[in-house]
Amino acid sequence: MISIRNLTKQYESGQEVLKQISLQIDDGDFVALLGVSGSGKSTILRCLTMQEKWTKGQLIYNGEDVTAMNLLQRLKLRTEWAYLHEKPQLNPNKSALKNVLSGRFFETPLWRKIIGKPAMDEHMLAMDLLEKVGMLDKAHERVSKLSHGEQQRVAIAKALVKGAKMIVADEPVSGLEPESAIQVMQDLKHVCQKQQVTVVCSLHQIELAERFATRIWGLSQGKIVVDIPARRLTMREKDLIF
Ligand SMILES: Nc1ncnc2c1ncn2[C@@H]1O[C@H](COP(=O)(O)OP(=O)(O)OP(=O)(O)O)[C@@H](O)[C@H]1O
Repeated sequence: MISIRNLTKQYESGQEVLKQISLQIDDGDFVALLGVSGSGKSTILRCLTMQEKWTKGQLIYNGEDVTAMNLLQRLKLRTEWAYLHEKPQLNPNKSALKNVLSGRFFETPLWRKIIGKPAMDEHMLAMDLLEKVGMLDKAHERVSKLSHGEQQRVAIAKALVKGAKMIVADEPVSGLEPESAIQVMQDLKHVCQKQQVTVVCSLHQIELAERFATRIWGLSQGKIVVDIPARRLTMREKDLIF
């Protein structure tokens, strides 16, 4: 379980983007974060993964205060979550499989890195995960030859191979055709349900949030204005967010 307590974020420019936000994420939740452009969605997600310094507040992860941890403790904890960018962060010149395996960089012994041959069990795991995101047939395809949506699905498999318990995704379906967007959302939903991975993602599309998430957060002017179990939003809730 994760608790965000009184998160306030002020950038050096003086702009207070997040104002005393308190939220809770239960294990296995699929949270969709909605808000207009510039409302602070990416800032919340970066704070949640400690990529951004908190001005005030506490992040409690399974009973431990992450905001009070030293750098080493935080680095250790960072293996528990993965961050998916709007544009998948993959090596375009390597195959989908090699990209997924690179997610195990820190667990792979140096000699294996040098000879470039993964252990059999790691290979099987990566192939298994590629199958789960419907990319098994493209495992040996170079990433540069994959579509944006396919790359995002490879990025999900890479997040899982490192054993992430939470995937935080910043607009993972931005710029995708509706069909690809649905596939990526289905993959995230699938890993959330079958792999017990918690998912938090920002979205612009209300209908995707309503269809795939278990919880919806709405952000407006630095505050959470909606925090509900996922369902169709009322006109009032939409007005509050947008
Ligand atoms: N590093 C930064 N330094 C100063 N201000 C920033 C920084 N990053 C973001 N901001 C400001 O914080 C506000 C929120 O930005 P953020 O990127 O979190 O919004 P967003 O809701 O994710 O937007 P979008 O939907 O367009 O991606 C914006 O006004 C932005 O200009």
